[in-house]
Amino acid sequence: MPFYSASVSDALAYLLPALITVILVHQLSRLAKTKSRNPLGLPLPAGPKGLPLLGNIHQVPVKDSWLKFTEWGGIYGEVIGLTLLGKNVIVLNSYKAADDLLNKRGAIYSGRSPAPLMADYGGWYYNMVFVPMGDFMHGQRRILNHFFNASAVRKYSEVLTEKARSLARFTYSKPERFQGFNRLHVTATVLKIAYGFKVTSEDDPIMKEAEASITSGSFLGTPGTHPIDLFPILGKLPFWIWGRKFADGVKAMQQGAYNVGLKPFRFVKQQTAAGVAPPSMASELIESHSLPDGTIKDEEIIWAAIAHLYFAGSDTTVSAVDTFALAMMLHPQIQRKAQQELDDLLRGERLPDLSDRESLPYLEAVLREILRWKPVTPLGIPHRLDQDDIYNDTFLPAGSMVLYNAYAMSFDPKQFPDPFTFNPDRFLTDSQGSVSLRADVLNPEDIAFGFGRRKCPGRHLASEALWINMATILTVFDIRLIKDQSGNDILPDMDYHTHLVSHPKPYKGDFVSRSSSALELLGVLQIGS
Ligand code: HEM
Repeated sequence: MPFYSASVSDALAYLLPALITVILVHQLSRLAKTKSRNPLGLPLPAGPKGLPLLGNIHQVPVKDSWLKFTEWGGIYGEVIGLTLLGKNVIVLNSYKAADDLLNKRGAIYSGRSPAPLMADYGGWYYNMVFVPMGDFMHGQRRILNHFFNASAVRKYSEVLTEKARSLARFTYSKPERFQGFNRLHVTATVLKIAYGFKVTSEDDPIMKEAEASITSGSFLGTPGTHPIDLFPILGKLPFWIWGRKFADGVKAMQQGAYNVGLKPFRFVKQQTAAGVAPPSMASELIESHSLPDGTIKDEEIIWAAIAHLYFAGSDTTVSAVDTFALAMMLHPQIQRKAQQELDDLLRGERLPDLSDRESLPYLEAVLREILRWKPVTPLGIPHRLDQDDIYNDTFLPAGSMVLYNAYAMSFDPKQFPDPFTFNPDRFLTDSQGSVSLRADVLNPEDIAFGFGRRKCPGRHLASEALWINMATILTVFDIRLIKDQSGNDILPDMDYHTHLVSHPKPYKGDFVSRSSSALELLGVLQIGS
């Protein structure tokens, strides 16, 4: 439970009658408007029957709601209609429905639902999770696409490879700390690309501050469900009416939004003015957008776009690399097959680099299976429908929140037979001994990175980062389960915890070096030692 619950209940004693009246009026006027916009009287998409006023809110579990949506998908179909406290919510349970609506009708399905508490009052208005269609969104996406499109990401190959090797070196020194080292290295990578920062330790104040910032809003529970989100005018009241902790939480959220947004950008601006800024996305944009009067053109769009590298790019990539480590320790035969493919190519003479990617179809299939098997964002990021629409003879009202159930799509047995089995071979075909990727099987990257005009602009960078980490770790180590004192395998807890991004609980693996030549290449063992 979010910690504001107790104080909320006090405040609600006063506010409840007013809230109920406002919900009622809101629902009646919504019903009247919807009727006039839907002259054919088409039904809304089918869904479970809810309660008056509350709608389905009591039926949607706080934990792992995608499982319930998947179950409802089996009853009501691939598109489900719900209402949550008067708000229309559409859940897309199949890839086909998401492709038809979010991709093919992207012009009207690419909004974001407002979340006034976090975005307006909490200072996170620049986060693309909340930015609606318009100039601010397009400006940020233009910058991110310029830096991270499929060919532009090649210029980051060196830093990605260097960081993957550093992760392997850290892991060699303390294998039991792989999970923490993974987070350190992914964060170090994105902060270097974004601002040119050098982060080398988990205790680095930048790491601590960035982590505190990213979790600063988690005390709110599900974004968009606080009474202030439903009735933004309530945010004008002093925050202490929701309790002291809540008021402090909002302050921390505002500080967090500044710490990972404007603050690092201002630092690089000073460095650039002093002529000491290391190369980075920030310094490049500051130089190219500086105007003769000393200001920076589109400054807010620029610092907002850069900030996404950390808070959209690190937690997500960390999750995928963790899933890779867990999948390998649980599936040693698959691990061996991927290592064999790498060994055949590298012959113990060198470590992998990103130019090897196309030559290793089995490893590519493992990467796809990792993104499918443990979706990083099981419900993606909600889209918003900006205009009324009709789909499969149902009426989809403008303003609906559109959730796509990436979990249901990833475990759809029609797309991926035997979906609960970790099986990279599902993506491969073998023709006379030559293995290649099947074109007729959906690539899970087309689910994992979202849809349409909001599709993840960092997907090429993320995919390259995941791949080079996988290839390097597999070349250097066997990843094994750790054992208890009696020699039995200790199985990791595979029940992930999810806020927006899904993560495994703390786990440990045994990373055993495979050969002295790999260690020599890594630089942790001197030749002859
Ligand atoms: C494995 C790693 C990653 C995964 C699984 C992932 C996944 C996603 C998903 C599902 C969305 C929502 C798409 C939608 O609304 O349809 C998204 C949006 C976004 N991602 Fe990623 N992402 C990853 C890494 C990155 C990286 C490295 C960056 C850095 C550039 C990044 C930047 C963004 C941004 C800025 C958005 C918001 C786009 C918008 O609203 O228009 N992501 N990502």
